[in-house]
Amino acid sequence: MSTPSPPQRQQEEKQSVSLSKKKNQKRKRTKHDPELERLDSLPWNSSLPNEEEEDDTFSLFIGSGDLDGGFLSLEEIDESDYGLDVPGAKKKISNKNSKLKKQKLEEVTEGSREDAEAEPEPEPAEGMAEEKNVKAKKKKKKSKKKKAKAVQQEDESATVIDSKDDEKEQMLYEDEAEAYAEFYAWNELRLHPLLMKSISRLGFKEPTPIQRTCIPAAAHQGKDVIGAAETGSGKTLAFGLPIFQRLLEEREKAANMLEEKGEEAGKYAPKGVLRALIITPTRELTLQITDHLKEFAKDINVRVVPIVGGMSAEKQERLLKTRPEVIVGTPGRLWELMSGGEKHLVELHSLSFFVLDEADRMVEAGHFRELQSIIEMLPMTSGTTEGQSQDTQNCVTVSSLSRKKRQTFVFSATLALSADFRKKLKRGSLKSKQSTDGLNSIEILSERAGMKPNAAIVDLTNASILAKNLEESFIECREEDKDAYLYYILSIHGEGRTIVFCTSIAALRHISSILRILGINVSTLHAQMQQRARLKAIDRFRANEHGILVATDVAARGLDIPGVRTVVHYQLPHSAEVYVHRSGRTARASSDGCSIALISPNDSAKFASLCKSFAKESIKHFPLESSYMPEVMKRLSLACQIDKISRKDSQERANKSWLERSAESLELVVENYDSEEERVKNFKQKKASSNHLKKLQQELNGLLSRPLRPKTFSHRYPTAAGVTHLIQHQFEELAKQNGDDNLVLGENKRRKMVVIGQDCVEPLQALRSAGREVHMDVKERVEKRRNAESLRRKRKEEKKRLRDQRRKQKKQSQGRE
Ligand SMILES: Nc1ncnc2c1ncn2[C@@H]1O[C@H](COP(=O)(O)OP(=O)(O)OP(=O)(O)O)[C@@H](O)[C@H]1O
Repeated sequence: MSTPSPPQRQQEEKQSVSLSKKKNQKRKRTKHDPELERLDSLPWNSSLPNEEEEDDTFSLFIGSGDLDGGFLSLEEIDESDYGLDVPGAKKKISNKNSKLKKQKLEEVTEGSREDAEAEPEPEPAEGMAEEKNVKAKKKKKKSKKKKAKAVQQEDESATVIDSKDDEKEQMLYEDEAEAYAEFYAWNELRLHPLLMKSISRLGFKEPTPIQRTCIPAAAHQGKDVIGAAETGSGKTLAFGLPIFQRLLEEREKAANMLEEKGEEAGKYAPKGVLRALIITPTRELTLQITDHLKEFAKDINVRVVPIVGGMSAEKQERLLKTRPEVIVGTPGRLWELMSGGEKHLVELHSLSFFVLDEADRMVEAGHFRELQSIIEMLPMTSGTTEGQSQDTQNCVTVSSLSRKKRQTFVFSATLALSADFRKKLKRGSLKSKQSTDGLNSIEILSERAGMKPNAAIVDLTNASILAKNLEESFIECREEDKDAYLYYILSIHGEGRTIVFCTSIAALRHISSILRILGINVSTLHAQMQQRARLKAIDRFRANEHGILVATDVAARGLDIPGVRTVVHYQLPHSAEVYVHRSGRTARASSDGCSIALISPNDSAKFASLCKSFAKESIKHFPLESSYMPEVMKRLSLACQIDKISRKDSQERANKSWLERSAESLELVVENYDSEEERVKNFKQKKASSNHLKKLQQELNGLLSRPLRPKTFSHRYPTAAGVTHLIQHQFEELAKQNGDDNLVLGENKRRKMVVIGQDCVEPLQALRSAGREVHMDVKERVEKRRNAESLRRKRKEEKKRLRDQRRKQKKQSQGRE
């Protein structure tokens, strides 16, 4: 072996010193990496006010937006890595390009340096060795030159490409900057670039107030949140975005750490564990939230899966096998699976988010027990933290990060917390309570779910519990005339989607049958329907721009169907809360809409107190064109008769087939004991009834084939209401043409051709243009109702008295005879 020459030795020494330095640095990083320590020992809410000093009263608590543990600041994220150039990112991109160029160059130089520093080959015989050395030197020089040339060429071409790229980039940047400029309102929320990409894809120009308030607290301060805001205010994303933000940040943090430590990815970012469990009260809401979140998850590769009753076991199994990070479900089915030991659902050690949506509904009878059981299965969020962080001090895995603090989000459209809620949370005094009553149980649930005393309480319902863009109105009518007014609304103002709410399934069946007879195609939705049928009904409604859904209060909450223009309260709901939720199916997000309540004398006191509970002093009368009513009544009367006969027939058929089926199952023969005479009589009756039905149907068809006209119909003023869309379109075209002609003819002539109904097709337009404000005086209304009732009673008594008197007189006269 040859001993290295002094300069070689010096070089080797230098190398070994730098190597050991590197090793030491690496060791140091592994042992005392301040970043790891920071992540492990993060006080999640360090930026929060001192708990002792904290105001205990029920208060709006909005995060300051400070960055806190485990969360990446946007500076740490390079938007260009996500194919997304947000404004201001330009510099970074070109910096990155020059860095890449530099890196390439360095690689090549490094290569030639390596060549130069390569260990000498074993020395051959002297003469040959010299020759070889010269050859080798020449070769090295050549390769150096070649490489340098290549670098130069590459550099030159890179400069050409770069300048072209720069131009393109500049153009792209300008385009995108312009595109994203529309979304600048989101900047303050410092969301991950991929989430911004989804936001711009969905065209959400700005965060809604609840999103603006909740996201900083939940996503950047890691706080728990109790949030309440009007219906349709975007609560789903208020909790959805913080979930995605944290998952993305953790994923990136883990990847960065992996890069530094050079270890296997799976160890640090375990895949296929449940990270977020979102619980909602209804199947529809579950599916809707899943769809909404999936839209966002498209760009970020996070699996969101629904778990609801009514779903086939195979499908459910298949969905759970994908081991989704986010599960949205109803308490019943979730608990069924959890108590059955479903693997993905019971491995909750990595659960980072527990969300209760529509929490007020959740605590209603039927859900509370299952929810409580689910909550009991959740791992503790405090106490275990320290131990775990010690165990994992040298190995910060995503699961250990997430274990550190599970965030709890409780959202609702209506919320009433006791003034000392924070105090109760701090004392843990709610733990022992067994209450399942009303609103307080939201507090109990929140506490049991691990809600921390420093949770951000964001209550935006104080100002207005109902959506700002919602116009409310009512129609006063007799109970028996409700059908007629409903038909009037749907046929005269049947533009846009409408939901008609009833409180009972019987009423739902009645009106849907009548409306169908009247040629109005409606979908129905109620709790007794099978899940498949429910989903179909929603899909059908969603697919029709002018669809009509007749529903009970199962559809009152959460159902998010765009373009619902009108909500009709055919029957008033039992509580103000349900009224809020029902009305909230329209005027969602930034759109507007209107609600119409059909108020019978029996409803008036209830309606007045409803208005009182929303501090409404006045409400608009929905404008009615009474000249339509005779025609409406005529059609309705025919429809009711047809409905009655059809119902009777189908009832008889059902009874008969039941009898036959039962007999068949018992292997009996049903004998007909009716006499010939009776049978003939029955036959005749049936025939007469069927003929009558046909006649009624014909008459109705005749009426329906014509547009619904006011009694004072003039052919100069054709109505557009009740006509087919084709005719309506023709009317519109005609009106437009006429308008254009009239423009030429002059202002005065333009009003000659009027398409009645066209100007107020939408109830909202009609309401805005002709709605009459009515002062709501609860006392006055109650008094009025009392007077009306006593008058009715007196009349009844008077009638009875007169009847008795007549009877008496009759008897007396008979006795005399
Ligand atoms: N920032 C936004 N800009 C525009 N539209 C939005 C925004 N955020 C959410 N939306 C849309 O608003 C609609 C209502 O949102 P969401 O269902 O989350 O409301 P909600 O408050 O949960 O309503 P509810 O209490 O009735 O369940 C959805 O269609 C959603 O896509």
